[in-house]
Amino acid sequence: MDLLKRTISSIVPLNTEAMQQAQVRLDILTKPLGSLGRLESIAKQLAGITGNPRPQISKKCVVVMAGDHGVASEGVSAFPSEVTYQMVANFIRGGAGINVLARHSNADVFVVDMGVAVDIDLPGVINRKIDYGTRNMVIEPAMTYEQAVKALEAGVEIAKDLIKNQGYTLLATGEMGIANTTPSSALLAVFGGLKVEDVCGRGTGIDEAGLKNKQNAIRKAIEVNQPNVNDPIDVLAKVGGYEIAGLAGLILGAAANKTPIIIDGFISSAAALIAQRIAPLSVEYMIPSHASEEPGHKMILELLGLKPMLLLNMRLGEGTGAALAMHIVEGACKIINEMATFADAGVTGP
Ligand SMILES: Cc1cc2ncn([C@H]3O[C@H](COP(=O)(O)O)[C@@H](O)[C@H]3O)c2cc1C
Ligand SMILES: O=C(O)c1cccnc1
Repeated sequence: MDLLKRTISSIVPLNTEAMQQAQVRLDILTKPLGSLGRLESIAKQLAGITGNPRPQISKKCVVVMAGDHGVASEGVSAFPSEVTYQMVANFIRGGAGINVLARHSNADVFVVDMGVAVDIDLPGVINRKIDYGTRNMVIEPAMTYEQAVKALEAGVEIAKDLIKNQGYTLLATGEMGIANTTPSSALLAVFGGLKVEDVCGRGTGIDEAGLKNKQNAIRKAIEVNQPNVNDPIDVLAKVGGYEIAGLAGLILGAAANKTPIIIDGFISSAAALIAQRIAPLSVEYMIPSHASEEPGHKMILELLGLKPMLLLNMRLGEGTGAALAMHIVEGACKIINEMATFADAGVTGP
């Protein structure tokens, strides 16, 4: 708990001086004022996050956290739990969607076992396993309070290692965990005070009857566990998941280390919601990516006060939208660093 507390207290507001200097520069570049829209606000945000009015992005990575879910036994996913491990192996071989899009963005992929239901002996998988999957939240809390804290702190430590020891300057979230749209929907329902039928979608593609069953499972989980909305760790422990907790910790760790972090789709955004409820200032360090097809995603983004950048009808997760958004974030960074000013270029200003 100590590490988590220290991390929360070291998250500070963005550097306004660096942001002002960035704004001054953006306004003298050879373009009509504000004409690069969100590229300008991203450049300014990067300046505020890093404290550098000319922010630099060098090494980039996507952290894919994996975990299994006891609630899968309720038949809430179109796929069986074994697929979680099988996809972890696919990530290590480089054959998954995230591998392709991370290569396309020149980003490294880190795969973390936060709570996969089987032992993993694959080269390169970071082992932070808290348990062999969560408990079935329809019957009992998904994890204990202590396990939730341990998972959050694992994420904090991974962020710190990537930033401080390995020199990554841009992080992105990704996840793999069959059934994890179920806890993500539960988290949204609880934190947003929303009706389960409004927040719950089809995940990997369940049919109408499957959707009703999934909604019932979420309702029952909330009813049985009575999560305390004023204690975000209690909510996470009762109706969350290990990879979701790990990602929330990763986000807090990125914020504490003044590093931007791109938030992927629905599940990653549920993790971001936990981070926001634990440390509201952490949102200033988040950069949204795409709008997922999962219906609850736009509700989470609204609760976070974030607007998606890409509309691509994606609903995969793994960090795929975040990897694509890296192109835009890097583009924004290049604009503020490489574009000529009116004075440099001898162009008549406004
Ligand atoms: C082959 C495969 C690859 C995936 N990659 C991400 N997900 C996505 O689907 C899962 C969530 O949906 P649900 O809650 O319906 O199970 C998560 O693992 C998520 O990362 C995948 C799902 C499958 C089947
Ligand atoms: O947006 C996502 O992250 C998502 C949506 C559906 C299934 N898996 C992931």
